[in-house]
Amino acid sequence: MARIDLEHIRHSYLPQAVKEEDFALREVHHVFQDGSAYALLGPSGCGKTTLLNIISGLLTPSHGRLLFDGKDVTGLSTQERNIAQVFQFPVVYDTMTVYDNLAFPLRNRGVAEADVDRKVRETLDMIDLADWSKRKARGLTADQKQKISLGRGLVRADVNAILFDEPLTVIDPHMKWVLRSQLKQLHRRYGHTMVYVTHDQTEALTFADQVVVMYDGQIVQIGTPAELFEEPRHSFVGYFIGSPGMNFLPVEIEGRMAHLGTQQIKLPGAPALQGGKAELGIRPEYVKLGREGLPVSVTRIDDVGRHKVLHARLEGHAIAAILGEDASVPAEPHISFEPSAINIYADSWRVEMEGQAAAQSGKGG
Ligand SMILES: Nc1ncnc2c1ncn2[C@@H]1O[C@H](COP(=O)(O)OP(=O)(O)OP(=O)(O)O)[C@@H](O)[C@H]1O
Repeated sequence: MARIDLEHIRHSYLPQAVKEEDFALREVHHVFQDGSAYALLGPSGCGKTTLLNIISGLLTPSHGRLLFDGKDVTGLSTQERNIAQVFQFPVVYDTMTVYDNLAFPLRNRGVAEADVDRKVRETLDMIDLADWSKRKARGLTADQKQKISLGRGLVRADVNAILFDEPLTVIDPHMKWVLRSQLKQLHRRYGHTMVYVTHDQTEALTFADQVVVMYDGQIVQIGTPAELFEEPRHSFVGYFIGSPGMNFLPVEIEGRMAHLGTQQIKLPGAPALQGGKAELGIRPEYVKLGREGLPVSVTRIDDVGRHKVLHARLEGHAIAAILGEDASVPAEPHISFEPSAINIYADSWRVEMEGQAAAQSGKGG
């Protein structure tokens, strides 16, 4: 297992990159701690696979260095980095049995046969293929073959890291859930450094200790699911995490007051801003509907099972609120915001508010 340092990594697929837009990865400078499970989450094209391939050694970055436990591995091959990888589609030896497919990476490294047997049997149980161990991989379903690929990634205990690139895409929904829970258990048991690429927020939030949100070639936040929910550092995180995502309203700030058209919203602190223009971010979970507060016109109510989502217009801007199952809309609907859940953004980045810490400590109490 290893700590992974990404030092000022930039990557362009173009031979002569000049402009910022020429870079698939603009600047990644972060540390992945030894033994933690990270999910790289973001929309298609944001650079997740590029970053994963740089960590695995399939790709050499145009700029920057990669360290494993302080040792520079930027110029080393995948094999020399000693990592295991699981890809989106199965990579198995069709002519070998399921058992031998799992034993292969261990025998390759000269592991004693008794240890090979113990590890292979343990892994077969985990991926639920013990009954298939003597079968040739050829002829198995795509689902089963992908489980073998997962097993091969997990069978070795001595790797520096295990990298997963959307590994559950071909797995059916129920099995997806089972395998994700098993991966998490395995992580708790063996403490491997794991990096897991996905564009599915449920997958990222349930698998990882730390979710790495990527947007437009950058890491915009690394945090626990709760941190991403409560205090998105970048407006993209607010928008991308949650269902529906965070509401954003253009405001003019004056001290502790945000002006939205003709309305005023009191803030939990004074934002540290240059100039007055900003965006107020509030999650639909913290927007309350009632008879007091800011007047809104309701456009639609969606019933989504255990709660309802209200869509309304506030000073000409769209706003969503999550309501209880039995909530009713008053004749003259108004909304109010949970003060400690208000975030302020300038140029998409969250701005600290003076005095907010005291307000935050009262949240949810
Ligand atoms: N081999 C390549 N040659 C040129 N451009 C590439 C290559 N691979 C990726 N790109 C570009 O780099 C950017 C980042 O791609 P990358 O595959 O890393 O994103 P991603 O977040 O993994 O997306 P997806 O979820 O669709 O796989 C995209 O604009 C993509 O078109």
